Amino acid sequence: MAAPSSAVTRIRAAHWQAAALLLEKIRDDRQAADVALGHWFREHRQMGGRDRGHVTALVYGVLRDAMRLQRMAGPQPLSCRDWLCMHALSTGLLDHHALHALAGDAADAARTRLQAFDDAALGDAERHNVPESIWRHWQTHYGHEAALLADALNREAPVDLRVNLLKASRERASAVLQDLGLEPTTTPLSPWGLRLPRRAALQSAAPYREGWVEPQDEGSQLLALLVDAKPGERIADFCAGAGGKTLALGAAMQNRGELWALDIAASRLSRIGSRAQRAGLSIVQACVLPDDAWLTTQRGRFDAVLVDAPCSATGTWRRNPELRLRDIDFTALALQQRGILAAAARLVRPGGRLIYATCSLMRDENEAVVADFIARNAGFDVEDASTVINCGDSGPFLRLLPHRHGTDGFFAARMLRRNDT
Ligand SMILES: C[S@@+](CC[C@H](N)C(=O)[O-])C[C@H]1O[C@@H](n2cnc3c(N)ncnc32)[C@H](O)[C@@H]1O
Repeated sequence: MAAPSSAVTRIRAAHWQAAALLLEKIRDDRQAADVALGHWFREHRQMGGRDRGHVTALVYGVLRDAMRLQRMAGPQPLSCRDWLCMHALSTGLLDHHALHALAGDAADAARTRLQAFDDAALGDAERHNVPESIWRHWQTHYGHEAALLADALNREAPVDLRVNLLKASRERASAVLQDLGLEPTTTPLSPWGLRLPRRAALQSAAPYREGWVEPQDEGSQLLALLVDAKPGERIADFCAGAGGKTLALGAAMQNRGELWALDIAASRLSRIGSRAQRAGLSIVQACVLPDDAWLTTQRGRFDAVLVDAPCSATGTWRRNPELRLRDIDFTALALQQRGILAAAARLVRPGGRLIYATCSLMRDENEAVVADFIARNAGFDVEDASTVINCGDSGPFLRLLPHRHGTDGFFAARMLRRNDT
């Protein structure tokens, strides 16, 4: 476990209490960490930026240490306060005296537990903060890189922005962000991306309000680039959610053509309207699935279809470290992914593109889904993704790995429907 960051040095009782309550919401009530923290800070506006930083560092510190804490606790279910104490003491964040002032007798119990535990008993999976079954899978498929991958997923993600080229060039957006003191640099792989060295209150900044930039991981930008959307085309974003990739596709299309945002979750789709408006996009239309009549009339009518499938999100642990605590039914997920891909493929015209993508690092959700699809659909061929995006890796698929590419973890396959089908 890495030494604590210097941001976490002056922890007060208010920070400690907040972190303990938030961990209960995240671990025990299964709330998403970013959502729980966001609500908390909105309800506790008296907390300044530094206080927020301390609370966030405590919560994320525990979540990035979760497998080790669980192992040290043994079969005994421990409270989140106990986890917090063990984390603070064992990482040297607080000494026993300081911890006692914050946590009372729980500090003594934590010290006793730590003294009784032999670190040599930790397995590699726990040391790298990965559930055992996923660790085994990564060892098989990533070999010695499994540890590098796990460690990269245990670090904080950078703040990436996508520049909306409909409104500003990357150079212009960068200059304006620089004037605001945000010190952007260009992302190495995406021609649309800027990276900030630290978090910023972006929502009140003019470049965001005016739709010049949108927060989006560089890897997500690369998935949208893989679609190679062109002005005038008809494109469907089959699992559009709140439209992160829809907006990127619309900008690539220069707001010309037809762009359909499809999803089964009306609540997520409902956010696209205002986001598209801010981005200056008028070509986006939304449709809640399943809509059999619509799907039937649209058969074979799209130049390209993007399937950004629901998945285990193992590639996003930098941003969502709590996900490693959740049980995942990989069999059910793979079935769902196969069903969605088969349904989306019907929309692709002869000669058109079908892009299957996930933010998963598990073969069952990625290569296996594509292999199954190709085996059942002779009319589609896998195209080499590196002809569109070259990240220096071999093989027909786009595989983005945090330790190699500095992005979230992603997988994508680009398939072409044959002209004669
Ligand atoms: C990975 S998220 C999409 C994220 C989104 N593309 C973005 O860039 O922000 C997966 C989405 O798939 C949607 N979904 C789940 N089952 C679906 C189905 N059968 N058909 C279409 N969308 C589905 C979920 O509601 C969720 O919004």
